[in-house]
Amino acid sequence: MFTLNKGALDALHISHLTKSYKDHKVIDDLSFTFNKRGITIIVGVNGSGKTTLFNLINDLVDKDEGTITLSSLSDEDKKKECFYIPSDFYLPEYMTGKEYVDFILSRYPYSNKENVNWLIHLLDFDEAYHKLIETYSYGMKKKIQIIAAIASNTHYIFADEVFNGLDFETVLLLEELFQKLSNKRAFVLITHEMHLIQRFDCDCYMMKEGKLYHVEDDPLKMIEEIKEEKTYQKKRELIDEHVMSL
Ligand SMILES: Nc1ncnc2c1ncn2[C@@H]1O[C@H](COP(=O)(O)OP(=O)(O)OP(=O)(O)O)[C@@H](O)[C@H]1O
Repeated sequence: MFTLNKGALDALHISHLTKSYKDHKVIDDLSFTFNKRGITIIVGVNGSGKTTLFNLINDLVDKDEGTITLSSLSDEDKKKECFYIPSDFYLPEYMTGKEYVDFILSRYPYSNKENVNWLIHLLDFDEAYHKLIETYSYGMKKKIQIIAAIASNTHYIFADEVFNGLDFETVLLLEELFQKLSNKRAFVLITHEMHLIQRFDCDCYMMKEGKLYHVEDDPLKMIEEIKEEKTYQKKRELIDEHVMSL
């Protein structure tokens, strides 16, 4: 049943995707192709629709219009090739890390349990792995999801603010791991950290007015672009106007 050769997968393609909450159009006739390999970074102001886009791709919310296709896979089979690490997540606190990873991997037919051991070691998780998730810190909860995501061996990994709450060493190691794995697989990362785009060999897009726009992958240029925007300048004036009275 799961014999599709990953090399034969087409890129994930979005066509005329639209999503509104009441009369607020969050995703507006968006057409986009997520590369089969490499790292794609999505930035954008709060509320611009980045998480909504990930929720739509991963079937967590219903779209109003449009299509999201991965080769000719059915929606069910598409899910087996996409792993989503949301920024807000619920983990079953009554399970140990090991029970959770075993459970998640059982749902991903291409998963590779043998990879779990070295990933645990990489993330200093040997001891914690057998403890209840209710005893985990925020960073440990992130780590267990990353272990599950990588070992699930899906072609696409979508991750929202994945490095938040992780220590420096872990972030550096994971950046290296993601970059190397991206020769074979695709990572799509939402971030608010501009300098992340400098640390990856990546394509960078900004979510704005319901669409994705290619942006400079140079954070300094991006900062300049933001500063040139009229709305930014107006807000700067607001600070100047009121700061003295604080
Ligand atoms: N369930 C919902 N019901 C109503 N409105 C929603 C819902 N989910 C999101 N929205 C609205 O959709 C817009 C986009 O939200 P979304 O969470 O996708 O933004 P975001 O770019 O991920 O923001 P942030 O950077 O703050 O995480 C916002 O205006 C938000 O209020």
